Amino acid sequence: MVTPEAMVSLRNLTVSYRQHPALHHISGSFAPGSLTAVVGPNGSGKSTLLKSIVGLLPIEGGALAVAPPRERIAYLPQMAEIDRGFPIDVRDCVLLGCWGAAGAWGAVNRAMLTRVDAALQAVGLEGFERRSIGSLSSGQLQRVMFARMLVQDAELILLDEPFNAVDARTTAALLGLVRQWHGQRRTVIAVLHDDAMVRQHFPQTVLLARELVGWGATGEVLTEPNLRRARAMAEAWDENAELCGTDTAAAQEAAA
Ligand SMILES: Nc1ncnc2c1ncn2[C@@H]1O[C@H](COP(=O)(O)OP(=O)(O)OP(=O)(O)O)[C@@H](O)[C@H]1O
Repeated sequence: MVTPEAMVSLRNLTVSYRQHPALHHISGSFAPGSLTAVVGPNGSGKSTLLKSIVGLLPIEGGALAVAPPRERIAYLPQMAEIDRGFPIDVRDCVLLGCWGAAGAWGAVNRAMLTRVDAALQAVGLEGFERRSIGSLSSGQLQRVMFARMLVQDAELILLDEPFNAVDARTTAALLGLVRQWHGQRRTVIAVLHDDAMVRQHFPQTVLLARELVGWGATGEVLTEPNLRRARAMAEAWDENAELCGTDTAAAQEAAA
């Protein structure tokens, strides 16, 4: 399956933590230039999906194909996972977005610094260059992370709950950047909890409850019956469920 024209393709994807599946038999694809929300109840595998795409988790079964190389993928983890104690200032943090262009030992050039300044201006953080990231509010830190993605110039952008703990004004500003990326034909996948925002701004939706409940046009996926079904599936899920027979057989076959 893994269709050549897809930015990301999943075929029967299963991902587990210590043999307990967090994503179970998911199939579908993200088209280049698509703007997709990933929604579902708590614990339904949304973050696991993004981490799998970015290569942070091994896959248990099925196939996952990601078209761009790692340096063309921008990944924004949940804010709680960002180490705010790391001793780095705003400018250097944004400059890290250039690592794909500079390489591990590459020198920082003037063009990169100009891009960093332009990105900080775009997110409304001029004057914050020398502030340590630990001294920022949640909304300011999220603006820094978006500035970093602006300089990264990624083809595929993965955002995990990007508007959590962010006020309405900052959310509107950052949503503007998401729309800009979409206009530039970048592929954006965002984990979100706000159904109204998804309906208004995200044309495509993936609805998860560890298994796939729906994937397609937002108006067709975010229906009341689908949302009820996702809630019921999440409530009925056994946290300690083992892999199903098909997965176990496939894993044994792969190991043989
Ligand atoms: N590192 C881990 N070790 C063990 N289990 C994990 C780990 N990370 C996630 N899980 C489990 O995998 C399941 C899916 O988690 P995931 O974080 O992907 O859900 P989510 O839909 O993003 O949830 P939320 O909306 O609460 O952020 C949950 O049952 C969770 O407890």
